[in-house]
Amino acid sequence: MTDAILVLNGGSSSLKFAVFEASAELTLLLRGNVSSLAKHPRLRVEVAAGRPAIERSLGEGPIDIDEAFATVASLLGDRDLLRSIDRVGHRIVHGGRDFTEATRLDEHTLEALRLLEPLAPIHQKVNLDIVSLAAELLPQAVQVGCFDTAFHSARPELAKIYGLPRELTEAGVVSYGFHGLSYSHIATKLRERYGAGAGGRAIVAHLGSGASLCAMDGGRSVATTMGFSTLDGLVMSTRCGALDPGVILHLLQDRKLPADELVTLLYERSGLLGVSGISGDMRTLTGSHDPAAAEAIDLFVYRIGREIGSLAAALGGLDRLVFTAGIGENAPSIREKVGAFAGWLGVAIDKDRNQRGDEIISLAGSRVEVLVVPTDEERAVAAELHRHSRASPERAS
Ligand SMILES: Nc1ncnc2c1ncn2[C@@H]1O[C@H](COP(=O)(O)OP(=O)(O)O)[C@@H](O)[C@H]1O
Ligand SMILES: CC(=O)OP(=O)(O)O
Ligand SMILES: [Mg+2]
Repeated sequence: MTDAILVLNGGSSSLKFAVFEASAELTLLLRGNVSSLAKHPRLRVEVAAGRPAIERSLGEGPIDIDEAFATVASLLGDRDLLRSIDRVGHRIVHGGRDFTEATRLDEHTLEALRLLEPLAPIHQKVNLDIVSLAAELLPQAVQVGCFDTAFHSARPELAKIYGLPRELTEAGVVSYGFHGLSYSHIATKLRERYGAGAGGRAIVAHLGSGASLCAMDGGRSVATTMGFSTLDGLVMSTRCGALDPGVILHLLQDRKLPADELVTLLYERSGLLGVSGISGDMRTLTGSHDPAAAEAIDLFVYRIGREIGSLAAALGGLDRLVFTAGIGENAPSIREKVGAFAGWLGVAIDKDRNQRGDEIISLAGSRVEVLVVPTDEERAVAAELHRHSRASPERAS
């Protein structure tokens, strides 16, 4: 059997996995996810290598990441894939200042990455726990990390620094940006479609559980809404998004909120969940008639609309708007509302194309072309491993 690359993408509520043949085409051999770890976990396996799709319940839950990983491991065993995997690529959310390309994960690099856990509390630890589990399961395979922050590392300095004393900037208190593997995949798709110019000045809206926007010029990130941590920018499923730092001071000083409760409040009890009081899941909110659900959706859209204006300013104009990730790919009503908000920029969405979820959903006369492009973080990781192992075989292969 040919060598294969296993990609693992672990989050707070899911573990996504994919196996690719280690060739230039990166043929997909298997793909799936274990989702809703907290309640009613499910295993979903997509059609791959001629086998039918599977979807099954894993009980009432909750299950932890070890159990989710064991489910994936037994599936890989059943499909006789374990022996052929010689590299495991991990999506690691935070790479800090030092990790800006695919990097072999060993004692030394893992120790440095652990220091970043407080900057991505609902992601980084899970990501690193998965590295240990994968190393135990596949001792023969090399473990390689690919970072959400890397795609944004070449942004102009002004897009990265905060108005803080210089010593803090020098200590790394700067904007890093996230969802970079998703943006890298979209940039590849734009390059395939428009060539090296990658469609000019584009804003990509990654709207999933975590959500951010990226301003790309010629397929490169020039600005993004997430910053130092995964809290910044848009209102998300359970995260607050951009907040006046005075609110944090008030909670700490006047309300005497302990730091760990503050972390839970801002990362897990805010956003769509906090505003609606119902759910952080957009599908639930779009299906609800409760006015609080409508207000949460309106706030989600309002903040996206305002940030589109800000990123269009950073780009000096706008040629393309791209929707991606769970909400961006599957919720026409949200795309329609965002499109209407950005009408002043020359965005005009075609109702029928939008309902069908066509690749291009703008009207023929729209000054800004609007697209829906499915993201694929797992393929972005596999592509990075493949590129990197050819460029420097001693580091990533
Ligand atoms: N048809 C749909 N309508 C509205 N929202 C949807 C739909 N399908 C998926 N979503 C939303 O997409 C979000 C999850 O996106 P996803 O990119 O899978 O997130 P993550 O990878 O961060 O867990 C959830 O809020 C979910 O409700
Ligand atoms: C960085 C981040 O927020 O990731 P996710 O959307 O997968 O939660
Ligand atoms: Mg995601």
